[in-house]
Amino acid sequence: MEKLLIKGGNTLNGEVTISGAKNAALPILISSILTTEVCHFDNVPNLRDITFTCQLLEQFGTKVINNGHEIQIDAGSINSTVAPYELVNKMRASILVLGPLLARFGHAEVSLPGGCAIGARPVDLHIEGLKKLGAEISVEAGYVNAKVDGRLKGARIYMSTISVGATENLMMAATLAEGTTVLENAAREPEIVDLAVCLNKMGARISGAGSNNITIEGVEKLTGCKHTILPDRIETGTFLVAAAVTGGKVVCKNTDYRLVEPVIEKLLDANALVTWDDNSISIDMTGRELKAVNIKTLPHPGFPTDMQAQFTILNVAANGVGTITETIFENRFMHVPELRRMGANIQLEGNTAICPEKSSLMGAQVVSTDLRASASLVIAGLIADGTTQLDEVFHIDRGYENIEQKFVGLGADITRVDN
Ligand SMILES: CC(=O)N[C@H]1[C@@H](OP(=O)(O)OP(=O)(O)OC[C@H]2O[C@@H](n3ccc(=O)[nH]c3=O)[C@H](O)[C@@H]2O)O[C@H](CO)[C@@H](O)[C@@H]1O
Ligand SMILES: C=C(OP(=O)(O)O)C(=O)O
Repeated sequence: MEKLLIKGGNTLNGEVTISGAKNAALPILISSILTTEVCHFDNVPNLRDITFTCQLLEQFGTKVINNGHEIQIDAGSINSTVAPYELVNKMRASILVLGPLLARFGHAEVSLPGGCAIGARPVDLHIEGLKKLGAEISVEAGYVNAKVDGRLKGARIYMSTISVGATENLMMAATLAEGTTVLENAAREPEIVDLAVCLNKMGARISGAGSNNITIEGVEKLTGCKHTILPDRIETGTFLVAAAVTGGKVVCKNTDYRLVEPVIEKLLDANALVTWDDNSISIDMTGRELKAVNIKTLPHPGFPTDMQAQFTILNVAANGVGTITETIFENRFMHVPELRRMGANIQLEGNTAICPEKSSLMGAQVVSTDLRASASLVIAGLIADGTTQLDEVFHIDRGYENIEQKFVGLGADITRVDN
């Protein structure tokens, strides 16, 4: 089992290049199912979740050429529309194949993804939305079985909860439906906009992505495309927070401040000096006192839940009282018990984590429970006295490319060991 050994005490300084966004790359790679023509994607992050996605696509009979950051997908030869438990189980986003398979082939059998450390994460909105588009769906033996005679039919779909995944699944399915679909109360995340831009390059007719109402005029077929994945706003935010808590000075390159405005706002509240230009963001914490902040997670353009764990450690390291309220997932404080084992004073009251004062941390053996919890534990290790051992590091590799190498490039002392 691989582990990270993090020796605390180094201030982060220098430049780090941000990779493409995991949460854009996953649906965009999957969108290639919608066409028989070849799709070329670049700025794809090199992550475990991307490897899983390629394996899932290959399982359908798709030809995938993976050159690291450039991936070419030819879904012209798909011969199966079954997504088995063994693959779906490894990555929840696999449910996103349901809409595209159904739209192109008229049938799909996709294992239910199940819950994960951060919450139950049902897929009812995906299923109900596809039913509105005319699909017959049953759930049996842990599988979603979906079929439609002929093409899906455009419909008005109101989603009672704002869901990134349901918006993406339904948007992809509706591209090949007969007639017009309107997604109401849609999620507005930048990754949804990137997916819509990519689908439109393939010949889809989508407008309104980035707003609460997305309109999709169905077309008979889609074509191949070339698309560059947008920068990862969560990786960007993670490095900005790490720089802030170590009192460092870091430039994040190949990113876009417009993607991280809610995060920058909170870093400014924390007394960081943050500046930006068109494709980089700089943070300078030299000689400045870190101040605790109050945060409530919300769907975009609110503060992202995927940055909540990183700001928890910021509050642990900051002066003053800070509160963080998680409203998206019911169990997203798995990092708190581990941070407490390092000496963090964090009180949990319902869905709010309160840091009443600045805590001094000591290195400890801690375990990753999910992707962003792991990121917060790495940041904690950077400021702890002594060495922190982070176990079950595969969680972090799901969503951060070369995490330790990027931190080492900024002056951190992190090594990966395998025993
Ligand atoms: C691969 C990817 O892009 N993952 C992101 C995506 O996950 P994901 O797409 O799974 O998250 P959703 O936006 O769907 O989830 C938001 C809330 O809606 C609930 N829900 C969702 C679907 C459904 O059918 N029924 C239902 O009740 C979920 O349990 C959750 O409480 O958005 C989350 C919220 O920004 C992020 O944390 C994840 O990083
Ligand atoms: C929760 C996350 O991802 P996923 O939806 O893939 O589990 C995340 O990226 O923080």
